Amino acid sequence: MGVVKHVVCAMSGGVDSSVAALLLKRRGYHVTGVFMKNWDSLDEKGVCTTERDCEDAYKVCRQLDIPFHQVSYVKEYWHEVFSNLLREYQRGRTPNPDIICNKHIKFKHFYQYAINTLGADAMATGHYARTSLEDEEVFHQRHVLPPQTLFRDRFEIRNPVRLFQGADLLKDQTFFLSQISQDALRRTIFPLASLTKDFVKKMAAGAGFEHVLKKKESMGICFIGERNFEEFILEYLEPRPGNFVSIETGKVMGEHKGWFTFTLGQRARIGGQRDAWFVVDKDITTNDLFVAPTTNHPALLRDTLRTERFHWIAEEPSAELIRTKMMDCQFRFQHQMPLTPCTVTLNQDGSVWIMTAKPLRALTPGQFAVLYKGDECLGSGKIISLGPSEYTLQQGRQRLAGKPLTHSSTSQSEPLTWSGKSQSEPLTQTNSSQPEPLTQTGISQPEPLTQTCTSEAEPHTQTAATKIEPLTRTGTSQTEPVTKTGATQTEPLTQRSATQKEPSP
Ligand SMILES: Nc1ncnc2c1ncn2[C@@H]1O[C@H](COP(=O)(O)OP(=O)(O)OP(=O)(O)O)[C@@H](O)[C@H]1O
Repeated sequence: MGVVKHVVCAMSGGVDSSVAALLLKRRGYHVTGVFMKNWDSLDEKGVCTTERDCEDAYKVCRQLDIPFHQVSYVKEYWHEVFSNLLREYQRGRTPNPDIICNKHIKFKHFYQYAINTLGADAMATGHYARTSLEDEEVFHQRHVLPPQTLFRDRFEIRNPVRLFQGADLLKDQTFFLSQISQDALRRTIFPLASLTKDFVKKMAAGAGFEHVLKKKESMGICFIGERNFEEFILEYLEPRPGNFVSIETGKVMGEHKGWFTFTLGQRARIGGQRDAWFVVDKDITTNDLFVAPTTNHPALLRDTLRTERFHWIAEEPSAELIRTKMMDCQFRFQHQMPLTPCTVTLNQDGSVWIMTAKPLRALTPGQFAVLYKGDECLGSGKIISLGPSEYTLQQGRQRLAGKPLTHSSTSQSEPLTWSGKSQSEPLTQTNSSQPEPLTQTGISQPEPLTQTCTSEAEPHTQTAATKIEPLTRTGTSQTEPVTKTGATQTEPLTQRSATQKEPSP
């Protein structure tokens, strides 16, 4: 008989990861359950949900008779996820912290902790997703250094591991996994890949995990949880009050407390206005929020966007894109939104243009454009600029036809797009580089990454950076993932009270 393989299962105290651990145990692996603590504060009702979740995860491990550890990534979460979120808001974007958290915390720090510190053969999570590897193949992976060039060597011998949607399409979480590294994916098992949520709940009931079944589905931002988001974020960002301005008439419709928490397409409650208005654009230099009177206003409809350097999960970039310069696939920018057919063009710097088959409502900078081919998730790129809206195009056509223009295009309130240029300018002028289809020469000449990553690589101003850095975080010993001594299966969890004392952000 071969050596029993060791799998570290990330356990949140929820039903999915509890059943994932159960399945791994049944498959005969040596399983260790690990709870991650990434945020330490009380929720709005003064309850420390992290403590309760950790307690629940510990209880499941006891029921399964497997070792349990707790690890703290509070500091890493603050620096690599939350600071990024605040910076994105300050740029007028709407970030997706859950995707960033998977990339940096679960599938980087946690992954390294599982493999290097605990010496596991693989890690596992309760995500509804699937890879192209069978469990056994996961254990046979050798560590190969990631490529240093912009695009991976196409003659690389090892087969890339692919990420596929889980069997339960309603629960599929590949959207949130679209930024994770090939190395982490190679060593990851998703035990729930072929199961539906209903079935998972039945298994949990059968295993006696009543305490996790009673819990509500986790909502809100990964690890930060449910709370009044506007109030919460304004504890960290200085409010920037300004006006609501009608995109059609340029008229000031009312005032707002700050544009950070407004996202495109969101309904704006404007004091004194009985009808609903919807946010269609922001001008972060004047603090104006542009609003339109209907939910599907043409100012919200767009069919073109550009991303930052695209993260390809298996092939970098996809072989079809290299061969044909363009690729047809499917696109979504929100979890669970229906997939829309699109055409992708690759730029020399690794970013992509995406053109959707039909205009979509509220494409939003800061969100991730996630691409699919059939049930394979190809990867994602952060949206950094948008093409013109239908409304802008209508205005342009009127201009060309010599028809009188509506108020907004003649008034001085011409809105600025996210890229800081006039909205009525054609797409090719709002971005520094035009869509450049990738040429063969472009592929074989690896470019240094420093030239390619545009906005994310740009550090934010010192003032902003210092503002969001809380003093309380320094001096804590949280850099090192700590395996709580008291958190092993045999000992009580009392040691966790040490981390509880850590100051909240
Ligand atoms: N605090 C945590 N500690 C350890 N692992 C975690 C933690 N939070 C999430 N995970 C891992 O990430 C997976 C996905 O988490 P997420 O909260 O997005 O989904 P979920 O469907 O609510 O999962 P669960 O039912 O296990 O809580 C979990 O199944 C678990 O493996």
